[in-house]
Amino acid sequence: MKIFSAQQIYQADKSTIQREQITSDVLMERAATQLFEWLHSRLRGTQVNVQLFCGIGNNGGDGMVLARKLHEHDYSIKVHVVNYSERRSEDFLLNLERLKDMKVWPDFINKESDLPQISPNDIVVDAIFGIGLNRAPDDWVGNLIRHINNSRAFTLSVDVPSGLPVDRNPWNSEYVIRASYVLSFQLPKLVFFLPETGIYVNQWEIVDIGLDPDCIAKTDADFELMGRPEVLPMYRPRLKFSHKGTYGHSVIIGGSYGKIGAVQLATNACLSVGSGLVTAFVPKCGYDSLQSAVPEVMVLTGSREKSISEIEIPFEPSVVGIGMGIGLDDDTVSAFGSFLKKSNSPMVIDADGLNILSQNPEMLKDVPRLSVLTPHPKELQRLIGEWASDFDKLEKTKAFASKYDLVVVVKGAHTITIYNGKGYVNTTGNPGMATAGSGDVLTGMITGLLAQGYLSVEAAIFGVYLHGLAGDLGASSMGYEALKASILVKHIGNAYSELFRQPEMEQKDNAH
Ligand SMILES: NC(=O)C1=CN([C@@H]2O[C@H](COP(=O)(O)OP(=O)(O)OC[C@H]3O[C@@H](n4cnc5c(N)ncnc54)[C@H](OP(=O)(O)O)[C@@H]3O)[C@@H](O)[C@H]2O)[C@H](O)CC1
Ligand SMILES: [K+]
Repeated sequence: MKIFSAQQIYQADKSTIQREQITSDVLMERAATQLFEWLHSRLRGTQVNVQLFCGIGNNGGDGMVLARKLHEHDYSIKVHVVNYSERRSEDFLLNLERLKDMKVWPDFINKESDLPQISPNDIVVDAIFGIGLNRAPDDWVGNLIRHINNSRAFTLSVDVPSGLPVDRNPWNSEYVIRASYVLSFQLPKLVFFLPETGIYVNQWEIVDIGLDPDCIAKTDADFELMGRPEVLPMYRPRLKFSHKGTYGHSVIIGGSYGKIGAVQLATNACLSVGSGLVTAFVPKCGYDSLQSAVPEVMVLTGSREKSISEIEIPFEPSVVGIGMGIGLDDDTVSAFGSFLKKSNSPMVIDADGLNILSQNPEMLKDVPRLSVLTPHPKELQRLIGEWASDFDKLEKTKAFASKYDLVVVVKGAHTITIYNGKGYVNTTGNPGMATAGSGDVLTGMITGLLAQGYLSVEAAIFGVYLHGLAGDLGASSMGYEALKASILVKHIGNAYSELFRQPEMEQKDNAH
């Protein structure tokens, strides 16, 4: 699913109105009807107090329509107009009148007003600001937002949590609604997925308001949310008349004394994701343990006992995954550097491989184009330098990836794969995966996918998705805390099966 900027959403809005020859209030009615249906299907007439806080723009207009519909269905409502500007939108005014016609009288909250009482048992509808927010809320509006947050009432935000801009970090983190649930119109917003701004959104769901599909299809988005429908078509089916050579020979290079487990995890994952053959290249100390732990893997060793000091692969690998547990010894660094110089096809670089690049940026020009780099936040920072915000981080990563023609996998709760100026936001995974070796498994998986002929960007996106799915399946049986990297490997096969699960078993709604 595409992720649009506010401007692109306004454009889709306009194009829908033109194409369907409707007025904008019809679209507002349609949008708010969806909000009502959502709430009504859950409340089913329960007598709970619904307090609606509505701004004076179209987000507030949505709130007005919702209030009318709730009133029509005999819900107990209280409507507050947060009167932060005289520039009221036409559709807000129209729906304010329609509400008054039904003898519902909102109270107007101004700078001087007392804060309304909100009980923890109330439901708050937050329709103060939508995607039109373009500056910091005034202090009195911010205080109201803080008051709503402190009420502990269930807070349903319309489109976005009020106070959260969609293209930057908030001016004041206290002045943002902490939404229990966000019903977002048509397309998800990037802020839902970034660590600094995702904290304002507990759960979110898309409501389809029928924005012009052609307009959406032909608009280029900078970011895309990668769910099952986006990932499934990337799958490359295995052929009946194939053999292990068809699926590539991966080489995993890494390990040092005390860190051979990283290679074990990566090779295991590489095999489980479907690489035809897998060879590990490790220092001598890794030989015995690898041979016994992963019998399917062939093992090559360097000349040293505890670390890698030269890299010689006596055949042409389909793909190399390098860096896990490799360490930063001087000889390892120069072996890594000369290996890069003689490599021409895309490889996967992780962990200390990335740290070597950060410490020796002149090596970056030797990284084969279309290689996949898989940094966690600290490694990314060493590679691209400090960033001012998550948005800045993504821009800097895009510039870095384009400069060297690389795919960069920005790991996090929602891992974002960056390639060619675009970001692909992953939807699988859970906090249980923040555990030792999880990254080694991912590197092995992406390597194994490249070996099978996936394009670099697809191997990264597909690998990240499958890795997260394996984690979700692992967590569903054993919880977050006990999840460990070797369990992820065990679930790779199940993750493939889950990917092909029949649609009738799919969740009814789109809740996340
Ligand atoms: N997605 C769709 O197609 C539809 C969306 N709908 C809803 O519309 C809102 C967006 O509505 P909009 O009127 O553009 O903007 P807001 O309601 O978010 O804000 C209203 C105006 O407030 C001003 N503003 C911005 N920041 C501040 C601030 N900090 N303090 C005071 N005022 C502020 C700004 O106007 P200015 O002229 O003063 O700059 C905003 O325009 C969207 O989120 C949906 O909820 C439709 O209802 C259905 C279709
Ligand atoms: K809102």
